[in-house]
Amino acid sequence: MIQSLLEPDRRRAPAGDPAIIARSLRVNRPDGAVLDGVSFEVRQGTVTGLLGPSGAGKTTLLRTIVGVQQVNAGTITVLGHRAGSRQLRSRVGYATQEPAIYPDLTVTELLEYFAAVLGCDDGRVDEVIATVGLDEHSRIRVDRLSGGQKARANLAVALLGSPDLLVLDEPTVGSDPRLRRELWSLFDRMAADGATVLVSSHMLDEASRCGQLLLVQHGRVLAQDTPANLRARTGTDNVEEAFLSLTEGSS
Ligand SMILES: Nc1ncnc2c1ncn2[C@@H]1O[C@H](COP(=O)(O)OP(=O)(O)OP(=O)(O)O)[C@@H](O)[C@H]1O
Repeated sequence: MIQSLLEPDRRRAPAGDPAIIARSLRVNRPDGAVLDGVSFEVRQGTVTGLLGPSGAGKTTLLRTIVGVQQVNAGTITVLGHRAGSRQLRSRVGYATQEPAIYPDLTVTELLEYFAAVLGCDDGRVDEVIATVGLDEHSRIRVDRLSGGQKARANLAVALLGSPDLLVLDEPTVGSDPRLRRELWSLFDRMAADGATVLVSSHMLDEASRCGQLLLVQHGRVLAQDTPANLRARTGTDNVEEAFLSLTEGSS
């Protein structure tokens, strides 16, 4: 069972201010622009789903937000600072699509290592292990975990510092439906506590759980709205149809 994540006395900035402000972002690759004038805002205390076809630029956009992607033009501000600033290091958690975790450590050893790097309180390791539902696997080496368990160990590392902004690249891949539901509940609880959660996903049924959706295609923002408004705008019954209608309409 996934447990509550946040430290009870954790104080965050008031919900509603922008957590991310992107203006005219451009990232070039040798064969063209991967982000082509991307502008959007993500408000604090929200769960935002980043959707788009494969190759749309989602991972590139997430990389610019956490400050590891070279940007050719435009600006990106995160929690009031330039993306990648030193002040953001302990405030932004990032879980990459491919788990970036040491295979020869147990889950507990892995988290203890990163907890030491981050200077986390005693007890935080056990908390995040419970949060992602890996209690029964805490003594298993990472290279012996299933794909979904590895993804959760990766997520646990991102949660360690109780980040104000959590950036997740396809965090529910390989998780069964029960676990996916628990992870989405966790994201909702974090947002209710004032954290901001940005999640890329291919699972369009999950997208309807987000307060906001950011739809990208060919390196551009196609739409940013609530799932209900996207459905209404496109005259469709669900987010999957809305997504197909918007992406087909612009291709
Ligand atoms: N290191 C790189 N060098 C050159 N091109 C790259 C590199 N990384 C990504 N690209 C290209 O940039 C484009 C956007 O890639 P990105 O990974 O951001 O897409 P994505 O929307 O996350 O895709 P997916 O949903 O398949 O993960 C793609 O055309 C991809 O081939």
